[in-house]
Amino acid sequence: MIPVFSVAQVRTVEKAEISRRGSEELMKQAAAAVSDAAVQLLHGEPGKNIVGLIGPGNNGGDGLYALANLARQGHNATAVLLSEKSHAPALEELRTAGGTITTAADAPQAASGADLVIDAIYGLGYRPGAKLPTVPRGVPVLAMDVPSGLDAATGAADDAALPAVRTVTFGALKEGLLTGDGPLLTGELSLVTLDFDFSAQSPMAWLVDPEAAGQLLDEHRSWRDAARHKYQRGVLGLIAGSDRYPGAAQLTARAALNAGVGLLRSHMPDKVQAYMAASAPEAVPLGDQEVAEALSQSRRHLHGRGAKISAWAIGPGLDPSGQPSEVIGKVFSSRQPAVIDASGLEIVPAGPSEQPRVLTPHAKELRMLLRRAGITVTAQDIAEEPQKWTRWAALSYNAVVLLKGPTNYIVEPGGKTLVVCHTSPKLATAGSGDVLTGILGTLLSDSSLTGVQGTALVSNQRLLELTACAAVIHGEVGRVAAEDSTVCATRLIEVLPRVMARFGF
Ligand SMILES: NC(=O)C1=CN([C@@H]2O[C@H](COP(=O)(O)OP(=O)(O)OC[C@H]3O[C@@H](n4cnc5c(N)ncnc54)[C@H](O)[C@@H]3O)[C@@H](O)[C@H]2O)[C@@H](O)CC1
Repeated sequence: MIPVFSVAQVRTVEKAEISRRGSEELMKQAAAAVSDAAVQLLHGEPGKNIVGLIGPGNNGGDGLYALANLARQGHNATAVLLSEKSHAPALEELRTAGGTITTAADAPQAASGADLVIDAIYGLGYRPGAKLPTVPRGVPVLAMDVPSGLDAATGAADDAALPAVRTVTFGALKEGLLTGDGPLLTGELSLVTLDFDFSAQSPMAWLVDPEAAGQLLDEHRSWRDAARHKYQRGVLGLIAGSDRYPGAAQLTARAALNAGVGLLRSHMPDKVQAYMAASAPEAVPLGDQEVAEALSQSRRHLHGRGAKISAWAIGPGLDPSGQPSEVIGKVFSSRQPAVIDASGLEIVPAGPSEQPRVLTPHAKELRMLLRRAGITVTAQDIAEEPQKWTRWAALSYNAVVLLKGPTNYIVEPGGKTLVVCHTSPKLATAGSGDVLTGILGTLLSDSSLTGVQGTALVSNQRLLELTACAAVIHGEVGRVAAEDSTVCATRLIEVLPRVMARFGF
């Protein structure tokens, strides 16, 4: 997991590092990382036309040093100075290295012939409202530290901001790269820490990327898992579906099955159960009486050996009218882990709860959850401070809450926050959330991953981590599915087994 800091925290550490090591050395290290990234983007091919758009501050200085490196390696490196001010020692270095130096008037012509544009106009010091040059469609942009036009503190971007295919950021991940417009503009994001010492700063959040998700999952696996039978592997109880929404239950069920759940038990109206027999024949129906028995047994065995159900997935396609049925009410007051989504969010009780639970709202559902807990917020409030309002929901429901969107915020009541940006815009399609519920339900049903046996409760920390892993897997499924086709939930489910295998399932 990679820590995320505010711009103010980065500035504090940067100041200390500059006084310790000098700004020129830091700039050259930053520049070296970017010239390496440029070579990689150009597949190591020689003699390429590389144009740097250079701003007035240190970001521009970084860009000039990167161009000088590339000129020395034999590329045609051109700096377009967009301001009268530029970093003199770096400009001199570029001249000596044989680079070309031009001014703003030449920008359109230079950029149109470029194989790669390096965006070194503005970084951390950007104030909204600058006039920014345009880069011709199809020319890849490599951003230094922060894409120009993006506010690294808030994640808000100007319309003229420069979308990058890759951003190499320095020192630490800044909040604004991961929130609001940030993930849409950065492209592939990589961090060069420059060995900055952040030990005196508490991160605002932690980014979970595919590598971190893989590590988290591996930490909890044991070689003994290979010998488990289906009940030990995990039994997911799915409470979903209604005459009005029969499809969502099938999508969650098929996602759980394709995610590799040990056994799926389905509690749903008869008509929906009949569809289930056709679309997910592996699922075993679960009646009211059996739910009561499973809950009674769970007083002795919550998970693993001896448990009839090891986790619950509640909500996809449930009839949203009115109160929870008696049986759902009993599950909500049990101590077994649950993921609660969609219509389940309209009936989950607010207030203290013994059940280790994950709520998975999108922004509109988060507003509804907060309203049910007596907190009124606007859509704008949530857009501006997603982490804060997700935390309020986590506190109000004593649950881990995953706010879904281009940036996924996962917050536990104590405030620890994980962020997942590994996603695809094509995931914004009906039924995609039902697939996530199936994946997360499967992870929660696996006692190896939850790390508990007998009657111990799953910790919020573990719930938080598994939720982030499910969000990463879901994002990866979206990316793989979107590679060569449009995306619908059924397509996601088709791709899921391959992606689960990549994560060691
Ligand atoms: N954070 C770090 O640890 C490091 C930072 N370095 C670089 O330093 C950068 C920060 O440098 P600076 O503080 O000089 O900031 P920037 O280089 O981002 O920009 C500051 C300059 O841009 C001008 N400016 C900002 N918004 C404007 C607008 N809307 N219209 C017109 N002019 C505008 C300012 O007046 C100032 O001259 C980082 O982004 C990074 O690239 C690196 O050199 C190495 C290490």
